[in-house]
Amino acid sequence: MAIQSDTLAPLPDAPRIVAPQPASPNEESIERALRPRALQDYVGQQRTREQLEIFISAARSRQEALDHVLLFGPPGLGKTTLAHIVAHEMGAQLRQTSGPVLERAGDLAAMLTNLERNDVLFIDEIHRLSPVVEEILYPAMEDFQIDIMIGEGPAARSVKLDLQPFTLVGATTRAGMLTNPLRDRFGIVSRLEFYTADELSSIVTRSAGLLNAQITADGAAELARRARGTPRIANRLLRRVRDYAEVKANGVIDAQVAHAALTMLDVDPQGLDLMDRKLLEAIVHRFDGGPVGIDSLAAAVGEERDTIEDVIEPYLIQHGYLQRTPRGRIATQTTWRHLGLQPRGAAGNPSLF
Ligand SMILES: Nc1ncnc2c1ncn2[C@@H]1O[C@H](COP(=O)(O)OP(=O)(O)OP(=O)(O)O)[C@@H](O)[C@H]1O
Ligand SMILES: [Mg+2]
Repeated sequence: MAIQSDTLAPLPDAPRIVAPQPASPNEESIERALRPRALQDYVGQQRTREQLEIFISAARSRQEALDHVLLFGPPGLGKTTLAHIVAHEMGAQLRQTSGPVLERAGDLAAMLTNLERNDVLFIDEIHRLSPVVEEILYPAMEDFQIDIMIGEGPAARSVKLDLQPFTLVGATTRAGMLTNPLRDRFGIVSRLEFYTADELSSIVTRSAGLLNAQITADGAAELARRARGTPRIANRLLRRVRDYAEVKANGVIDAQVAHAALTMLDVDPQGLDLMDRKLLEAIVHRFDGGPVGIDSLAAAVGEERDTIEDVIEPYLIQHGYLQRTPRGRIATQTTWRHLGLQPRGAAGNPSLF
């Protein structure tokens, strides 16, 4: 497969190679192929894995449905993957839907009444359920029952229906947006964490095996370092670097090939891309390191304010490149150094470092 030369200069609206969201439906189907199916192949997230191992094996030996599971954490860390694994480990079927898709109470009622004993119902983006749909979920989760209205007007009456025992697995990137009554009904609540470079290395190595790509340990480590703690990004970088290795090298991804390919893709050794650097450079060069208000910054780099706040900033803040203060954004000393500059204080004084 050839590398397109236009990857050298990304189009303004080209999806970012380090975006944590899936880039396209095509990528989603590749992801499905790379998903581990068993809990023991799920790398990292040790606490979550240990908990699930115990609860799943207990539920299985009692032949009961597993308690409801809430998974939260940033995009691309493996929530959907884990939902599938739960069903697989329980030897149950997985039924999948999502908050925004369930528009009417009847949509959810239909899914619930079709569940078989101990099935897993996976609701993605569960923070986006409408209140009427959520109401149906409460008794369903608690007592495996739903109340549905039959008929209209004065003749309408409410009927209770029994459901098969089931496990609800809910996933959300925004745990804070869940209502308390909903959150309280989950017996198992797990927060997924960003992955370490070592964990990402083993994910990349495993994926390379599945994709029939040859990768050295150094090559995997190089990719892992730049993947922003996120398996989805690691797998995406792997696919692009594999193309490069096939065309420009002998097909083997070693550290050098990985480095050359990622440099071509403008992903630097810390995993920052052009957009990240543009933002950091604007703060340093145009606002003397800050503080600068988000709106001025948005105007300076020509991005929507929301894009900056939701997509670009979180990783930069988390990794100490940027501080968000009431007076505005400030570039940290890490940023100055990253851009090859002598760190300076926000006021423009030469620092002691
Ligand atoms: N622990 C893991 N071990 C191996 N591969 C993983 C792991 N977690 C995630 N992946 C891989 O990363 C990709 C993205 O994972 P997944 O779709 O489960 O993320 P998500 O948390 O559901 O993201 P979103 O919030 O966008 O729905 C999948 O292809 C999966 O193979
Ligand atoms: Mg998902």
